[in-house]
Amino acid sequence: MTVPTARDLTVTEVRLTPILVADPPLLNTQGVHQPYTPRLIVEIVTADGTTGVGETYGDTKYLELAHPFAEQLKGRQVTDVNSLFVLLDEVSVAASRVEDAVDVGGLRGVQTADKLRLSIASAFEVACLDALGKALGLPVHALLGGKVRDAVEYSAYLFYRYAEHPEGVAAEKDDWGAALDPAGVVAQARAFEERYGFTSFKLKGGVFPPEEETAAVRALAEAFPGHPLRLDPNGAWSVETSVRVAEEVGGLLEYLEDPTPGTPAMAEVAARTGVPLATNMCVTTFPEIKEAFTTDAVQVVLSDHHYWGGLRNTLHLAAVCRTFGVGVSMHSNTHLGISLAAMTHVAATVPDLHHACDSHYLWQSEDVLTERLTFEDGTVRVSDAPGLGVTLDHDRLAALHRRWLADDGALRDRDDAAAMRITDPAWVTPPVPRW
Ligand SMILES: O=C([O-])C(=O)C[C@H](O)[C@@H](O)C(=O)[O-]
Ligand SMILES: [Mg+2]
Repeated sequence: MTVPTARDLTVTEVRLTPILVADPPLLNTQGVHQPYTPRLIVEIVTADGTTGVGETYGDTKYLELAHPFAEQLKGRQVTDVNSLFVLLDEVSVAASRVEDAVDVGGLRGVQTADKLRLSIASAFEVACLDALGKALGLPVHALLGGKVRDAVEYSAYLFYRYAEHPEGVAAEKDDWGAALDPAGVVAQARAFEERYGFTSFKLKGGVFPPEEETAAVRALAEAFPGHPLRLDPNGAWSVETSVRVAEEVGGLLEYLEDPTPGTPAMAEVAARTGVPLATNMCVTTFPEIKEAFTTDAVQVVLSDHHYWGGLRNTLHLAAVCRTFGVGVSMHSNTHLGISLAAMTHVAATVPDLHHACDSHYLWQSEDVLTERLTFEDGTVRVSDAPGLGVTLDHDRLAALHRRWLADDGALRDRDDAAAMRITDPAWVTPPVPRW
């Protein structure tokens, strides 16, 4: 009889690969997406040759932390996921990285040293769970307690956008066309429905004056009667504007996302309207929860495993939300298939997930996987393969890394305002609230 030998899951190698991935000219309140955006791919290898992958933000401030952290990981077990967070405290963050109160790059609320660290830890956590799942022959969702659904619903992420990046700027092209008015937004939503079967729609707002964006919401409601709709101006409106918008189109919305900046202002809007408010800006860390929940400022928290510190922290957040009767769903920035797989695994395990999750994935024409993840009826199937169920394509990874190496630094830190200045040299990030 063969006695199974224990596998050696000591981390022996950690590879960090910064890449630049193509991004279309999507508009938000700060400007426009650059043609290429940075991401960091994390690979771990264990003594017995098991591998695991993770993905997170790739801007310089994240790379600075990822390198010392990767060194500390070597020699530890992939099962030691809790110790990641202890190790993390030992990685110092330069004060210059957090002196701005708000993370202007990502529209993701406050920027604290802890949040930066958590955004790194999350990629390592996902890589450890991927490796552990592969070693045990179990999917990541099983390591999180098991899936409660076989497919996770996402909403189509509609953006105002230009057809192309400015002439003369190196960029990849796509076939989505421009969307700069209600008809363009509806055409984009129709394409999302026809290509991928989406039934719920989120419009990224804060780009045009509120009247234009409420006109787009009305056009969507007419084109897709009864379908869940959301509008997210990333805090671009004052309390008065938010209340007015809520009165005008609130009845058409599943929720209004971050209409106004800061928890007290959100609480005021919530108190004066019956429209549920969602956030990925005023509740982005555990310390922010108390004020927001005790003042009824938000009714739905949009989690994001990247900056909340991983998949298990996402479950902890979901438990806190459940305790306070606050809904939970998922926020997204530009990301690739590793993160979509991670998001899908964790979303599959949250029993009370009552809103479709956000994902930018379909705006990314490039990936680092051998096979892209697919959407059917607006959902992603939950993989039962070991680990995340994805395979890294090392040639693609190397090609996207070469693009990062070739960049002179202009694109290595996401800057939507800088991208806007190419066509509008006077552009500065508008103050919030803007309207
Ligand atoms: O508030 C949100 O949903 C986001 O922050 C999502 C993204 O940052 C999005 O606005 C973007 O990338 O332009
Ligand atoms: Mg948002």
